Amino acid sequence: MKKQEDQTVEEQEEPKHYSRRDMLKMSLLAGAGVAISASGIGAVTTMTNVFGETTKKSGSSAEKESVPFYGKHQAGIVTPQQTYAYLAAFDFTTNSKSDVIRLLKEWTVLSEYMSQGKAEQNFNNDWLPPKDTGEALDLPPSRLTMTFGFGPSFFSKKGIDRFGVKSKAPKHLRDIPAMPRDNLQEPFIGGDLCLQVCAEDQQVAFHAIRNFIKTAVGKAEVRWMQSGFISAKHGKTPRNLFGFKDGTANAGPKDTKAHNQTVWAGQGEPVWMHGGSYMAFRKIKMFLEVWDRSSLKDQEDTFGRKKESGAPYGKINEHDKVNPMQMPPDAHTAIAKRSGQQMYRRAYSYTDGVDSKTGYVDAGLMFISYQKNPDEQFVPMLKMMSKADKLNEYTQHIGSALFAVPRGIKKGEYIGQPLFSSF
Ligand SMILES: C=CC1=C(C)c2cc3[nH]c(cc4nc(cc5[nH]c(cc1n2)c(C)c5CCC(=O)O)C(CCC(=O)O)=C4C)c(C)c3C=C
Ligand SMILES: [Fe+2]
Repeated sequence: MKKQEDQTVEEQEEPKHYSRRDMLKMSLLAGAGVAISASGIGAVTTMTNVFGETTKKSGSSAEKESVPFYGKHQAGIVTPQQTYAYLAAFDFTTNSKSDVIRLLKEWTVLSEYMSQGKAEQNFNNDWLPPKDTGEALDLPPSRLTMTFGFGPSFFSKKGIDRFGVKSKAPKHLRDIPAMPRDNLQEPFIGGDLCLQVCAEDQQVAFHAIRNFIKTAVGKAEVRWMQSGFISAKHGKTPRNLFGFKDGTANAGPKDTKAHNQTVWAGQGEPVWMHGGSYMAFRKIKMFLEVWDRSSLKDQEDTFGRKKESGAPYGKINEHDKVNPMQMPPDAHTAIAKRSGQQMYRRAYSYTDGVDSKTGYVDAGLMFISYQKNPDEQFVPMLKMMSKADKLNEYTQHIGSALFAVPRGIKKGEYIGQPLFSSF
């Protein structure tokens, strides 16, 4: 008998399991008068069918604006940061390994097509919903990237190895430990799988995440999703909602030596993580009204940097060398420096309307960082910050998750494939 991972998608077919939320979605569809056969719902496309180039993207620069989906490392990590992002965490509603593999295969095909600005073949059956939702049909690829990661619960949930991958768990994957000032709020905690989608066009990014969610029905559901944005002139560091340049200390996108030291996992890790990374997520509320009433000196002391230029205290220019001794000891930058650790940050601002309890604007930072070893890099720095950072007067951590992001996907492979194969 063939081993399961060697079987084709069809051979691995198993009964589908639908969650309560799936059933609700389906009944809404049925209520809308859409005729779908039982096998039609959740029936999925395989790697070899139904996809075709139905749309010609406008603009001759479209090709230039695409970021390859396949490569040594996943796109969207050290890729120059796009303007818009969606970060979503999914929980699997199936316990079937073959369901998971089938979904990852479909997502691979979707990723490949969407990163090139192409769409699933549409409009060929008047009686079925179009495969692609359509809102990106006339839009260029917009440097769309998709980055996938697996959370601790994917490898073991309440001690159960649902997908037969526990023995392949990465070395440093565990929930970020609770910090004294945390005020974590469901649902923004953990998740079986994360998907970071970034693009220069918000509609392109939303279209992508929406189509991933649509494909997941019957197998996985969204636990939480956060959107974010940044804005800066080309080559400049974007400013966060406190008005400070944020990302100055990051290594440049082509600084391979720095990325090898800081970002890419390797030694001591299972092979599928060689060239992968760990993504740390924190949803951090920023009290804008409090901040806006604080003096310029207080604001600058908070970061140990000048607001307008971004220069570290005691220096002139943004990229001048930081000397923590020239800053207040509780300045955010001083603490980060004293930890002796580095990471690659890819944060986005968010605005979520108004907090109904306080009447204050609900806004903050979707903090995302990539590092090779969160136990050495991220967690100790977070601990130091949670104890002493002056920034804590103006912020509160309300979401938290850690994901293992596999190495890049090779052409012909599907997302996470080495996790499921026996070699
Ligand atoms: C645990 C890691 C970090 C969290 C959480 C974090 C939150 C956070 N940061 C800012 C704004 C700035 N951070 C800056 C620098 C900086 N921050 C971290 C880590 C965390 N930040 C590091 C590693 C660094 C770099 C330090 C260095 O080596 O110099 C800066 C200064 C400019 C820059 O380098 O980007 C700003 C501004 C906010 C608003 C925030 C939570 C809301
Ligand atoms: Fe920071």
